[in-house]
Amino acid sequence: MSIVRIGSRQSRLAVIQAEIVKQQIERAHPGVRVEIITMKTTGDKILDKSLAEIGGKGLFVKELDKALLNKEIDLAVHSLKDVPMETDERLPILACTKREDARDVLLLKEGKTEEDLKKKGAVIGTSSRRRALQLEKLYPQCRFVGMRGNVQTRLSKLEEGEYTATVLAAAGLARLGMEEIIGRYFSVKELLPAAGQGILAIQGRYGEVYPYLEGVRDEAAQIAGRAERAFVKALDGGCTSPVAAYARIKQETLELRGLYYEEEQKEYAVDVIAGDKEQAEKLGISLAEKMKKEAGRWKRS
Ligand SMILES: NCc1[nH]cc(CCC(=O)O)c1CC(=O)O
Repeated sequence: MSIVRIGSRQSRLAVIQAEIVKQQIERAHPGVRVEIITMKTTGDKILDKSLAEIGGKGLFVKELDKALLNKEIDLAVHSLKDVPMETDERLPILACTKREDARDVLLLKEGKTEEDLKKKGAVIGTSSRRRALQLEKLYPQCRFVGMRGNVQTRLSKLEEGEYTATVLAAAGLARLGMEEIIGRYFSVKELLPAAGQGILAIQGRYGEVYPYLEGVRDEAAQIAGRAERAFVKALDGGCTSPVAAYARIKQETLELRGLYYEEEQKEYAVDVIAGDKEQAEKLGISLAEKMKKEAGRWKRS
């Protein structure tokens, strides 16, 4: 019996995500036992500052990276959307899990309805510029106020604070078994998700063999994630600028939808590209380049 140690953040959602991977490994490989080791990350500890102020999304993975390098854990499980575009070469993403619902959803404060978002004074709590930018068009009367923390924290803030609603990823709520609190789903056309949303990334050490990941890997999710991340990376790494991307695979074709925000014009555009799924990365880069070129034309006109 071999034992595999998976490192995870401490939040309930992170632990459930690690358990999803644990179950998949144990089901496919009866001779393997998986243990989950949780860690508090800097991103979880500091909640009163924006992520940009304290050093970006990487703060959710830094502690786990260290544990992997020190061989305290064998794998780390992350939401792919939280994995920075620039990853440590020594710690590659080894596999992606089958994608959960990629959409964003609306959560209303008790007693509120979507109609309330169309009234003056309505407040949506979100620290995501990607979400706020797109939601402004759906709910022009709303004000946007920052809201950080894990899913549970945000739900408490929604009930206690001056918010009318907040927006979260469907995937997280589905994994927590909390779908019944969802007010409504936004289609990807209404609100384009973050690159990698709904996909779990399994990270490990370069050069090691991981035979127990066979049967866990999902090819479609891996390809979609690759296209979406290539798009974001080709734009600017997605550090502070809002970007969004969602890829869908049908047979051999990959269709990638991307959102690009132009900081000077303060305008964004959404565009689509389709092509061979084997060219996932190239499609991501092509869409980014096309959109940058087109944004250049907005300035001149
Ligand atoms: N930034 C936090 C985060 N990272 C991943 C998810 C949801 C799960 C996923 O996308 O796989 C969430 C919560 C949210 O944005 O609502």
